[in-house]
Amino acid sequence: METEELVMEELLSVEAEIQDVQDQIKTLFDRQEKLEERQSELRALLEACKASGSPVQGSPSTTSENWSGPFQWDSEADDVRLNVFGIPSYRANQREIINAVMSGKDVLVIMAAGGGKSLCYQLPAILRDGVALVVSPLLSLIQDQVMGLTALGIPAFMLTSTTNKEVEKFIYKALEKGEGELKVLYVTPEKISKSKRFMSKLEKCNHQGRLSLIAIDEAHCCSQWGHDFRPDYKSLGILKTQFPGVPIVALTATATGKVQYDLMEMLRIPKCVKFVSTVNRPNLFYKVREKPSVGKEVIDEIAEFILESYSNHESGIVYCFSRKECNRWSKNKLQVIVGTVAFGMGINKPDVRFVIHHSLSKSMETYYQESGRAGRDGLPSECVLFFRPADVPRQSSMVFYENSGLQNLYDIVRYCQTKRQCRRAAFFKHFSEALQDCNGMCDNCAFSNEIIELDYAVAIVSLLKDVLENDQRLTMLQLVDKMKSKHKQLGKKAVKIETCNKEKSKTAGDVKTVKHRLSGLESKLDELRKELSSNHGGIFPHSVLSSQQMSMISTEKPNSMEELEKIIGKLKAEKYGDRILEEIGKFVGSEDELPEIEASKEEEGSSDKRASKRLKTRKNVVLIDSGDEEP
Ligand SMILES: Nc1ncnc2c1ncn2[C@@H]1O[C@H](COP(=O)(O)OP(=O)(O)OP(=O)(O)O)[C@@H](O)[C@H]1O
Ligand SMILES: [Mg+2]
Repeated sequence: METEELVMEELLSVEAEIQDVQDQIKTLFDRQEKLEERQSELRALLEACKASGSPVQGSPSTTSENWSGPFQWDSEADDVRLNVFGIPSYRANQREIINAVMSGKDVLVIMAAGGGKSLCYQLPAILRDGVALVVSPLLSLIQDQVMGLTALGIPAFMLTSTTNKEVEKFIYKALEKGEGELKVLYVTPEKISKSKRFMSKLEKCNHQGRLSLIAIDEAHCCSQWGHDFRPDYKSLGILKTQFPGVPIVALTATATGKVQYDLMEMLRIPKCVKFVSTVNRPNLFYKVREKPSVGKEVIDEIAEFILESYSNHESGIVYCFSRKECNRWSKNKLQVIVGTVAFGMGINKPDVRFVIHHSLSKSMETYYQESGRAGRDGLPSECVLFFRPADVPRQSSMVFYENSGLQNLYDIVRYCQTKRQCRRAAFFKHFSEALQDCNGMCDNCAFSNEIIELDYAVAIVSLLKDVLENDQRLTMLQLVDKMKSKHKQLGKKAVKIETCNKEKSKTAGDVKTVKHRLSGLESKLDELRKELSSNHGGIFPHSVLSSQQMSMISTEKPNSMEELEKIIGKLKAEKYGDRILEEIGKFVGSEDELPEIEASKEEEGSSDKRASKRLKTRKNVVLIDSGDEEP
């Protein structure tokens, strides 16, 4: 009997040791996998460096040529920028990229979402003689772009499965004979890979020297390493072979070294000039909120957050599981769109004021992209992630078989769990970029957290003891939940585990100003742009006036056409100027023009009551229809 006990004891100890060894092996495997991935990334980067002859994180100042000018087209470019596009000044890198394209170079543009990549090929398309070909992956993106350009009076067309015969005929004639006005032609990659007829027309157009440039938008779709790989993008290499003299500009919001290398190879542009902009989105406020364990409470909290913080119909996205009513949202008829993670690349709406994640993303990269749909117009916007540890196992089972899936997941879990580290710093680290100041634009930088140590090991051991004594069996999720309630009990017993948020002295004020509340005049202009957009063939309201333009108008209150032109350019001033000036005239000196401070004070005081009232009365808020059953 004694022997049996001894054997049993040793067996248990051996088994424990085996488990321990297995854990170590797994850790080492994970580490090996991570290192191998980094190794291939570095190799690819090195190759890309050698091939392009330009620095990896090259900014124009570090490339050998100075692309900021002066160039002979400077004044014409400035004129088109302001008077056609209504854009008062360039954003970072835009001028340089435009100059490189205008100089006939192949160019690779890596610029964050909303950075203004479209202008980098649309402006040269107007300045250069002939037709610019733009390849874009999604019909919805193409339609938005064509509609936007048409609203600016630029002859833009698309050749896709939805194009009717008449328009197709017009396009083919324009390509073949140079008849009719055609400046920008959008196609899906399938047209290049599958339509011989189209390619032969393009050939003729080029033969007569009328193919001005080729833009490949969302160029990361070329690479299998990218997140939206599209097989038809792989055949786009034919464009450089067939039209070697035509500059290619490839644009994407994210591209790791590997993806960059891949797409330069696929597109056959090894000597391209590369412009890499920062991943920083200074106008986005990043925040992580503790997620209640009851599903309904999460939804209530999200609804409350939206109604309290965004009472002026500002648009937002809630990422979770449903996918409805996308079109009404784009036209400002719905305030909130609820989407699955598949909803993303097609979003072209610039004035998304908040992106809420009902659940954890699977990696930092995915979160960066999804949250990056907010604030593409450069105005302050919020990204809120609802996190609870119990969501982790569910995600980990989804990513388990992906390359470095777990590692990526743990990175974002760390992002969620830290109460000290700047959220923005986590992005810089992830994308291997030098740190930049957050300016109090994340919860951890805006608030100081008093963190008091809790001995988790003691808490877990005591919890497991309870479980054993009561002969209970627990799943991982139940264990996490129990741990959470234990956490609370220990708090009550005055073990110091509370964290308390205090606004950090200076930056605290910023948190309130982060929300871009529409001023009185902006609200009026917002109404006006909706009216004008539907009068002008149902174009997007932001094609009439962008949020930035509304904001500038409401600050500067121009009272003549000349002054207005300085903000929105000649073309828009001609089209909508009278109505805009009329609206400003009505507003100035009216009762509505009370100081904004008074108005906002009043609003703060009564926001709770109003929010709950609105919850019952508002119809255009889509309440979150989550298919996510809470465990
Ligand atoms: N220099 C500028 N000043 C002000 N607004 C600008 C400027 N350049 C572009 N914009 C505006 O910024 C918004 C986003 O531009 P755009 O759609 O080109 O972004 P993007 O870089 O292509 O982003 P994504 O990766 O999401 O497609 C648009 O509303 C555009 O009009
Ligand atoms: Mg774009």
